[in-house]
Amino acid sequence: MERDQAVRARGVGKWFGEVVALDGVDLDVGAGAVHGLIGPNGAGKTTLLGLLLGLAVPDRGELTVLGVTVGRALGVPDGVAGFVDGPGLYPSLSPRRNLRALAALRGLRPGRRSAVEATIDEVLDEVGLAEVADDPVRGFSLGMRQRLGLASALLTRPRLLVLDEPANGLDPTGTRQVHRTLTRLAGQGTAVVLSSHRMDDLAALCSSVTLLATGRVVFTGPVADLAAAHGALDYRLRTTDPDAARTLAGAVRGLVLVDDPHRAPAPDTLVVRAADPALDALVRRLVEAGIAVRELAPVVAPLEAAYLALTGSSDDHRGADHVHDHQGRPGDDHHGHRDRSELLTGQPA
Ligand SMILES: Nc1ncnc2c1ncn2[C@@H]1O[C@H](COP(=O)(O)OP(=O)(O)OP(=O)(O)O)[C@@H](O)[C@H]1O
Repeated sequence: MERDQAVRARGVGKWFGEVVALDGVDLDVGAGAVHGLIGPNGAGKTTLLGLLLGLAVPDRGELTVLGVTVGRALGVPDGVAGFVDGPGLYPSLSPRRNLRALAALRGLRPGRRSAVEATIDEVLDEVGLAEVADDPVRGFSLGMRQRLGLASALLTRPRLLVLDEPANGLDPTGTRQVHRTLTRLAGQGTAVVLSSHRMDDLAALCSSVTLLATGRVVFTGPVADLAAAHGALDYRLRTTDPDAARTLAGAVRGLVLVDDPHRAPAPDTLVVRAADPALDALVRRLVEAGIAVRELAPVVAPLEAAYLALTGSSDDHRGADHVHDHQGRPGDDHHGHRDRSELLTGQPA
């Protein structure tokens, strides 16, 4: 394992009775990376995060966290902090007293009281809760609890931060604040592994992602590679002359006009299905014909389109290798998944 690698998983399996939650998962996260876990409900994201936090141990495979191989004993590895299934908080206590209790549990208190108090002030300020530091947590919104959960995780200045859906319940201001915090930490060398169902969040925050489906890795790599994994997308095209645009579009090789009234919300808008080269050709022709382009935008964002295609949840499954909707079992071969993973990452996932 390289010195600056925070997580290395090879062939990790985890099952609960008959249910296979993780099946042969490989994962690499470097220091300073923000790595997103995505996948449909039940894909195994929380289970994997739980293994990183030492809440459970793998039934199969190898897992190394911050250079230490995870054995059979439970327990948060040194330098790791975070939460799954929402942060654990004492509702009757204020954020400040929650953090004091946590600091005491983590052995931060003796002889260093003022330093601990300063750190508590710092992390509360970091997540934007300084003004409500002494109010009871009971009255807090979901987003405020999430932010307090992040503050708790920051208390020990972790080298690996593990967060299960940290953006859950956050308003746009809270989301930006959390993004800023995580980006700053990553800049200082902290590795962050988080799960999210929000593609916009992932695109804005993560350097790399792993897409899980029924416990298996369907894609792993840079976010841009996932977004590019889906060649032809549907684009909304709004011009000053839709009839002429339609005629020109019909003559471009590699471009398909999609006549779906549900996808063309206005009379001046066409929907075309194409990859970049055909789109470039269309725009050139429009400009040469004196037609102005008012909008050219994907109907579904590229990252979301790739996700839908790879998990087999796209409406039309265009370009997708369908991911079988069944629980994997150790020993199943799942050739469909493997082939797709090899295609996308250049190596078996
Ligand atoms: N403690 C448990 N006991 C039994 N089954 C479990 C347990 N924890 C997880 N599972 C099962 O393991 C699978 C993976 O669950 P997991 O919570 O990791 O998925 P997830 O990707 O986090 O889903 P979501 O997006 O809904 O949070 C599911 O089939 C789930 O029902």
